[in-house]
Amino acid sequence: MGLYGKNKATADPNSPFRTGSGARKTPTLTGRKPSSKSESDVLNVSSSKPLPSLISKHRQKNNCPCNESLGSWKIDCSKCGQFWHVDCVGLQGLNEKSINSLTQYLCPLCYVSPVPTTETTVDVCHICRNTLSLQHANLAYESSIASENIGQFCSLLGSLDMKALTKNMDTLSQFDCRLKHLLLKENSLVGLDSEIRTLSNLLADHKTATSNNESLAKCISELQEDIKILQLPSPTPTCNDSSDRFLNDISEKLDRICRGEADITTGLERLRESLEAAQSNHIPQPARPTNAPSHHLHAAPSFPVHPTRLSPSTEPETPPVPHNQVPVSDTKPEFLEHTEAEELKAFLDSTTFNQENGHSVISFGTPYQYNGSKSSSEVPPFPDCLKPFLARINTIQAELYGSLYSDQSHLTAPVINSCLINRYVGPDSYLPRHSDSEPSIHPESSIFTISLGQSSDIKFTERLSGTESSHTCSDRSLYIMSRRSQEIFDHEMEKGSISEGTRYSLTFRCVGWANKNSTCLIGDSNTRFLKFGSNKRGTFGEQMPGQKFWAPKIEDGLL
Ligand SMILES: O=C(O)CCC(=O)C(=O)O
Ligand SMILES: [Fe+2]
Repeated sequence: MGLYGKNKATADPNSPFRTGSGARKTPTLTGRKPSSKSESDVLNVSSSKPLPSLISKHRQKNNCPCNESLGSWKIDCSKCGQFWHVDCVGLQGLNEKSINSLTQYLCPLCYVSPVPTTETTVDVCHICRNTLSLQHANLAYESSIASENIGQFCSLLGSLDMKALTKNMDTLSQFDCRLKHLLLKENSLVGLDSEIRTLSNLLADHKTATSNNESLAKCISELQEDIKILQLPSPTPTCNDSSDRFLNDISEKLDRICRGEADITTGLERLRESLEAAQSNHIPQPARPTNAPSHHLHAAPSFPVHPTRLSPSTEPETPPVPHNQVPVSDTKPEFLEHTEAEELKAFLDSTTFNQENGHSVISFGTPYQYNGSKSSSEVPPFPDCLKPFLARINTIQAELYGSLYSDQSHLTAPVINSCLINRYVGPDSYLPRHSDSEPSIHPESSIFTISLGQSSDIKFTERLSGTESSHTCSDRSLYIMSRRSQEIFDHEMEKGSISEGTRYSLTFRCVGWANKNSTCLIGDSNTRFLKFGSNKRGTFGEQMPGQKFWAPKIEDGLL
């Protein structure tokens, strides 16, 4: 680990700070500290530069994917070696000391989130994902509000990523978030002020479009007043009571703006209607009063708007969030040979199971803790008769993982280490609706279930849309679910699905994962360089963009 002159580490293949592939390595810091505040882009969390491409095959590892030569430090990923500007990955708060004290840094491409997301197939850490998506939403939002005439504005509406926008609108609460970041640094209030000015102009420009703009504009002008005070040369905002008071005060005002968001959206919706009407040569409908409920908002698939923020509870159901997950990612109908199945059945028939809700269970290997589990944490090791299946499943797991990271052969697949067996007897048996979403299951591992005995249907329900589907679990078959799908679908075995006789399901998982590969920055949370939390005004906490997120404990020796 070291500090380098600009690009030296990247240019020198013999750099002592680069280790061979697969070796554990500490992040390298490269680049130069911005020489003056004005030159620095470090604090500009609302930067509207385009997002770095996360998936381009042609990325050069020495260059940040943004392809810009910003005057900020670069840090390389301990896993893939890609260099990133600290600005680009949401690490603006880090200084030279804190970066040098990290033992590991995992970049947005390699970070495995403890909470898988429905939003992206690329693993992007929460901090990075939020930074990037905020920038993305801001870009769309800012370009829309910056446009000079209504026609231009309308045409921009069509190209807006409304999902991102509504998700982050929130855009308005971002101001709050940004403000908190900005408050903690001098010289950065100007950016916020100009954004608020822009928003204010938008509201003024479109005064006729919404009736409630006045109150919004009032909130904003109050805010501007606050900002003016904060911009006074002295004292610099620091961690003291008065800046806290300011913060809370401003937060409240921003909350009020957020509550007025529906009015802005109604205005946007009316503009969209006018545009559509103009495009199809229809005469525009007379304007609806702004405070009328916008029921038809959800009827326009090209303009999805999150209803929970925009409409009363009588509105239609939440539109489903697009995702690429399926409940069952693969099946192997004859995974077990007949003789294997017979032997396994004999073993299970003679094993004592523990009764749980609607079925009974037994576990082997690493204990798997789940809601409703009545088993003790004492779990026997894998019996010999299960080991061949465990080995076969681990082969499949390694193949699946290998295909995901085909260009990174040094990476090792998560190892399946736990098996939970359910016994269902007769039509009264069932398995309550649930998903295997415990954070203890490795997020990049799959979940493998062997079915034995009486065939039955397992039912899946997509949580957001309520869409149901089922999969028939026939004797000797294997079905595979991705860990990520567990964030989207619930599954259950309904009463009556076992018509008669006994069914066993043997579910294999990789459990015990405790923040492995999931911490973006590792090694310094307890040192004096990195501090978390708003009260101490640490280098993390409110100063950092993105959200704070829950993470399991960091254990020594896991990395
Ligand atoms: O019996 C099955 O196929 C499903 C088992 C299951 O979902 C579980 O054990 O979590
Ligand atoms: Fe399950």
